[in-house]
Amino acid sequence: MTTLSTLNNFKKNGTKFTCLTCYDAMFARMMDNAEIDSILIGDSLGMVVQGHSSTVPVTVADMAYHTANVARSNQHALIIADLPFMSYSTLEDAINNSRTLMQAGAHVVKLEGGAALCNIVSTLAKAGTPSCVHLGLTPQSVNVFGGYKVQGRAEDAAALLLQDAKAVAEAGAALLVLECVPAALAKAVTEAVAIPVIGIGAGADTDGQVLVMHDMLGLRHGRVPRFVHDFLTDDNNRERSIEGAFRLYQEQVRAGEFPRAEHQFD
Ligand SMILES: Nc1nc(=O)c2c([nH]1)NC[C@@H]1CN(c3ccc(C(=O)N[C@@H](CCC(=O)O)C(=O)O)cc3)CN21
Ligand SMILES: CC(C)C(=O)C(=O)O
Ligand SMILES: [Mg+2]
Repeated sequence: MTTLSTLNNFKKNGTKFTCLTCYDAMFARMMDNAEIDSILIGDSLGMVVQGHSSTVPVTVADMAYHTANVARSNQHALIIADLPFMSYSTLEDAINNSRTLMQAGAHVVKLEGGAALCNIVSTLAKAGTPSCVHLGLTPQSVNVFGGYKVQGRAEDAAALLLQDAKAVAEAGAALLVLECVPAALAKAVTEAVAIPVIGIGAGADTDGQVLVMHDMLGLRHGRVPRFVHDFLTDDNNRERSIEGAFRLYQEQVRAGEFPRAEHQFD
């Protein structure tokens, strides 16, 4: 079984680890067989499962339902569940909604934001709930950003992100997710904090990698982000099994073969 201490050891030893989003039992079982290190019940389910155009409509009840479905069918992975949009705006909401997700089967809850989360992060840690703080492109703030764009490119924005990372780690965050930030910034953050850092569109130097499951199976309509790779279909256009795609992802991340330069932002 993968625990937070497993991931901490991975970081210490330089062993790269995997995370995939997962929303249901059948895929959770296949990820178990493929020994995917960690699973994220992402609020991206609002887009890939529910058909919304952002993650904003997702509720705590939705997240708890999918977390329970996944947790029942996977023994190997560390299970991380997203706290959805505005479900942790007050300390009281953060506590109550984290309880719901932890009792649904999560091992860690994930929140989007920076240093402003420090009080919530430390309160949860004291209450027995480890947290993962998501920095960079935080999709719940799409209406603030005005789109899904690379973050932390300007010098001041990069410095602020590094400060946020250090502050939440200091407050007791167990993990970080860095989404769509320049690879050099992700490397600096990963070296600056003792906790494991999971990247998506953040280059090869983070401790772990995460992708939305549907994306890495080539299931995406419209524009495909730069960081996505289809692990189901090979160069000769032949498809492997879904479990085979999960295994290939696990192998390539462990071996440092994914992500490549073409998947990262400068
Ligand atoms: N299927 C899916 N995959 C995801 O990775 C994902 C979701 N849904 N939903 C929630 C968020 C939204 N995400 C996104 C969506 C689009 C881009 C995108 O188009 N990125 C551009 C960068 C544009 C720029 O240069 O600023 C790219 O080229 O990759 C990135 C992340 C990541 N998350
Ligand atoms: C893209 C990942 C990191 C996420 O937060 C999600 O799938 O909701
Ligand atoms: Mg999310």
